[in-house]
Amino acid sequence: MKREEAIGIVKKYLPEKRLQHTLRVADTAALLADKYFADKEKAVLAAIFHDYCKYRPLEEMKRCIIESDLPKDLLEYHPELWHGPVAAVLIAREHGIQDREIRLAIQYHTTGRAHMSLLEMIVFLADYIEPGRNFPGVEEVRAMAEKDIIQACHQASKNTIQHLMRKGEPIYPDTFYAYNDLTKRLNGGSVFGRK
Ligand SMILES: Nc1ncnc2c1ncn2[C@@H]1O[C@H](COP(=O)(O)OP(=O)(O)O)[C@@H](O)[C@H]1O
Repeated sequence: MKREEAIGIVKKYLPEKRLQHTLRVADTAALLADKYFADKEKAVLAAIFHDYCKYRPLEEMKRCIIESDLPKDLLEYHPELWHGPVAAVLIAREHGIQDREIRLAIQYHTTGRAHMSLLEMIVFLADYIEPGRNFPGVEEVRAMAEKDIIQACHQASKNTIQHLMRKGEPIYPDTFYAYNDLTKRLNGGSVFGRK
């Protein structure tokens, strides 16, 4: 599927502000794909669909989680976390997008997870640093994204965990697994710090 066709689809589901965010995520994902030699077409397509289900009725998302292979523990956490996993299922069902890499990048764009692929890291990071974002710490992650995608994703997952802890909110464990895995990758595979 080409960029314009994908935008035409998501347009119907997203308010103008969210569409503009989506287009900035797609542009950021394209830049990161170039920088890190990833498949740019896949990165852009995953970015365009990353918030495809952001405004689906909660009941529909809940049913999708129950009836699909998605992890059921999502239902014990904030519904804000449902739209990525649900989109990974519904883009296949509703638009025939079966590509596993694209679907995983969409599924984990909010939380991250252990052993993220390059494409998954690109969409996770693009959503975090697109130029419209201006929360504390984003500049530091943007600078890291220029040099080292692992370090940038590590910092983003760390920031998200700290942010949620400060607010006293529950944290879906995949973000901890992302943080731990990226810490190991930065330390050359060791759990005990840099060798
Ligand atoms: N592991 C987690 N547990 C709970 N909430 C999380 C987790 N990771 C991210 N969030 C929160 O989920 C919300 C949605 O994030 P995100 O999907 O990145 O936004 P967007 O839909 O704009 O792309 C944010 O408020 C973020 O802090």
